[in-house]
Amino acid sequence: MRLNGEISSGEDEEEKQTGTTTFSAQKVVVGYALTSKKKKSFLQPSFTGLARNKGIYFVAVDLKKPLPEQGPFDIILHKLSGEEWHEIIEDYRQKHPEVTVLDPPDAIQHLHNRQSMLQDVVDLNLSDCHGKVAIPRQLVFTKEKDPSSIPYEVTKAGMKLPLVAKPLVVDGTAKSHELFLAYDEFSLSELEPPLVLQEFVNHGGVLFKIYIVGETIKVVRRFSLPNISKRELSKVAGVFRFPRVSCAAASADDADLDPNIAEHPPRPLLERLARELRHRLGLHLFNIDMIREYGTKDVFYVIDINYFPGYGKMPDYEHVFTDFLLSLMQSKYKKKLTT
Ligand SMILES: Nc1ncnc2c1ncn2[C@@H]1O[C@H](COP(=O)(O)OP(=O)(O)OP(=O)(O)O)[C@@H](O)[C@H]1O
Ligand SMILES: O=P(O)(O)O[C@H]1[C@H](O)[C@H](O)[C@H](OP(=O)(O)O)[C@@H](OP(=O)(O)O)[C@@H]1O
Ligand SMILES: [Mg+2]
Ligand SMILES: [Mg+2]
Repeated sequence: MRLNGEISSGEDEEEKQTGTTTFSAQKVVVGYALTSKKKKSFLQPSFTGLARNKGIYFVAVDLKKPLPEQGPFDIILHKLSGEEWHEIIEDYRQKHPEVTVLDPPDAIQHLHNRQSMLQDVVDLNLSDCHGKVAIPRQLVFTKEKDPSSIPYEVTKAGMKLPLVAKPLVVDGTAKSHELFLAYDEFSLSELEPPLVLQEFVNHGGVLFKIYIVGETIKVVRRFSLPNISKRELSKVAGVFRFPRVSCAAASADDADLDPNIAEHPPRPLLERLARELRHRLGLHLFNIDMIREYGTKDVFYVIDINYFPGYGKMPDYEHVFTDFLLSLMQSKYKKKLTT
């Protein structure tokens, strides 16, 4: 927020009444460093227009120019891969504590590996919170691993078939979203490490995408892979690549489904889970893919966590984000008053 006319904008000035604090807000400048695909899906005119009406302006970061020479920014939103950007934004964050960088690159990096991304869920204890949240059993195979040893390792670990094979690293490439279903352990030697093998959990073909934007939680339902029966498992062998399921086109929000499968996870459970993960991961912007074990009411598994996901498909994202950005400025302003 540009206070005291750092950016002159007399006519944009408006009074905001929030709780007991009244503050004068002028322009909020949000720098963004996003891929062109992300820019298109996130910075939709419906969002930027609403934001502008509230004094929020989006400015593209010019990657060809030094970041400290740009701005001034109040907030920076970013999702770019590569070590070079990581270093630039980390250095900037340390030298410019007055700018809210969403989010710290090291915290984002934690989600770029399918083993570390789920570690914080394992450490949680939500047992008294209307349900149980776990992760499927999984085994990691690094790139040094000889693929021919995978069947033995899987059997030794007592992993239950079928298994989902996922690339270990998630780096925004299509390849990192190439997933396989393995029906027998011998065929696993066809796969190329580095990868994670995760037990497939029957969940009635419905997945919950839980979007987090600061303290706001929005849940949508998506179609997913159907249950795999013991009979099917005994008849099929091999590893099969499966297409990108549970994408936005697979919305199950309006489908007429069995309520035992489709009922959203309990709100108190989601609130605890989101709050804990926000703190433990040190992130404001992410989503969680969660499934309910088929035949249970309250046994859930987190199978994936994504940084800065496709918010453009989240219901009411324009208002949620506008309010979130303003709330960041408000807390910064309150903090400034008390220091
Ligand atoms: N352990 C599992 N048990 C059952 N189904 C699973 C499991 N893991 C993944 N799936 C199915 O595969 C889909 C893709 O898996 P996952 O979300 O891990 O991949 P992703 O490439 O990271 O996806 P995203 O596009 O959300 O980043 C899920 O939406 C779900 O339908
Ligand atoms: O179903 P969601 O919204 O989780 O799918 C996301 C996907 O997980 C990735 O986060 C994509 O973002 P990038 O990694 O930046 O490509 C999203 O694409 P977007 O262009 O719509 O933001 C997917 O929607
Ligand atoms: Mg997913
Ligand atoms: Mg993912």
